[in-house]
Amino acid sequence: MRSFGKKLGIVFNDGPSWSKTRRVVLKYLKSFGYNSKFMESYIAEECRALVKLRTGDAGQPILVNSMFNISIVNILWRLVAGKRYDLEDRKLKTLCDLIMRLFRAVDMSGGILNFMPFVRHILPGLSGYTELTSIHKALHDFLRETIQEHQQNIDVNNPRDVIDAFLIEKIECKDQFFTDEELQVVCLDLLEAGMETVSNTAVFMLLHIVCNYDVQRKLHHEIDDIIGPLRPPALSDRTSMVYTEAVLLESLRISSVAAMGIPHMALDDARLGDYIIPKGTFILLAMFDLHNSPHWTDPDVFRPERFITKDGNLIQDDSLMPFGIGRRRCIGEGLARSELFMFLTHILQKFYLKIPDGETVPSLEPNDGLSLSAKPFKIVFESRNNM
Ligand code: HEM
Repeated sequence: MRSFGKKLGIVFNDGPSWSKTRRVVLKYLKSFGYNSKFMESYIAEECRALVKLRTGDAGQPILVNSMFNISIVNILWRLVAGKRYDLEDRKLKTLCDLIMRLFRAVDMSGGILNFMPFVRHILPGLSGYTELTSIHKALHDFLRETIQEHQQNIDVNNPRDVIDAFLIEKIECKDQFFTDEELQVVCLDLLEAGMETVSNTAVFMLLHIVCNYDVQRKLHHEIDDIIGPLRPPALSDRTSMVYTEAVLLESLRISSVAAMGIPHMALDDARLGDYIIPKGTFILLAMFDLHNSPHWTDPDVFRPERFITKDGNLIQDDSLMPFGIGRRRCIGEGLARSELFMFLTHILQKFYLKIPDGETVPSLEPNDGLSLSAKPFKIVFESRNNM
């Protein structure tokens, strides 16, 4: 439905076509700065813009659920489409809202449409088919326009971004793999997989911090100690900031936004303990359950200290796998971890986070969907007067 009736892109693909697309996309992302100093500078620029925006409305209650969306798209889009949007850009806001709606409309099982596709002919509205089709049409229109803009002023000797690199490969090597449809679905995969997941995790992180005064106090303390009030936070600070890193791990664990990972399929009959899993079985990962199981002793409590040893070192617990495991592991892990660290440190360096006066403590219960999200809530960003 989202890929022209074909197996294209990375996320919902398999076999040789998946492995080639994944390899090519990673190669292009790296050649345009993925996981390099360039990427850090793009993230830092977005953090500065976000802090400026919050400084402008400091002291007022702000609905935070979509506050990271455009910043996150901007960072990814610099590599993919060589473009950045203003944080108040209406067109991009609408696009981000569409992705959020899409992520609420179904869960990772694909819902009724996945198991009884014929229902779309009988109950197109009630089954969600109409909604899903119209959202995908709008997303594809945006991507088609972006790709066409690239085609109009491409310089084959100077690729500017992933889209250019893909188009040049299509022109030069005449490989049937490099079609416009393939490129469009790759862009859709990156946009969908890369925005909601990071955004929702960042929002859950703020939620737990605003609800846990002690966590916030310790974060401020570490930021003041290692970075100070004026120097912009940098990714190189991560190694010295054990408590902040533990807050990130605890946020990834407790929120587990990719609650069921991405659907897998048994390529052959397989045995798992006493069970036979027949070839072709559709398999989801119980990631949320794994991260909220008794293994963690008090899984409902937001306690970053669980990731810190008595000697003050970070614990890498193998039961924490928010980005999946194995050959289909998330390709955005490095970017996501860097974004979360930079958002957190930039914001807390400058602000106290408070629940608005007269409002009750926000709900920690997630909304279901393709990725889990927090219920709407507001935060007051109060300046620490250290700018
Ligand atoms: C906190 C943020 C993120 C979380 C929790 C997350 C989680 C995941 C998980 C659980 C999977 C499935 C792994 C598996 O099936 O074993 C996945 C796959 C994927 N993620 Fe992420 N992700 C995040 C951010 C990103 C970002 C920023 C990007 C964009 C660059 C991205 C792109 C992808 C892609 C393309 C796949 C499919 C990989 C494949 O099938 O080969 N993700 N992610």
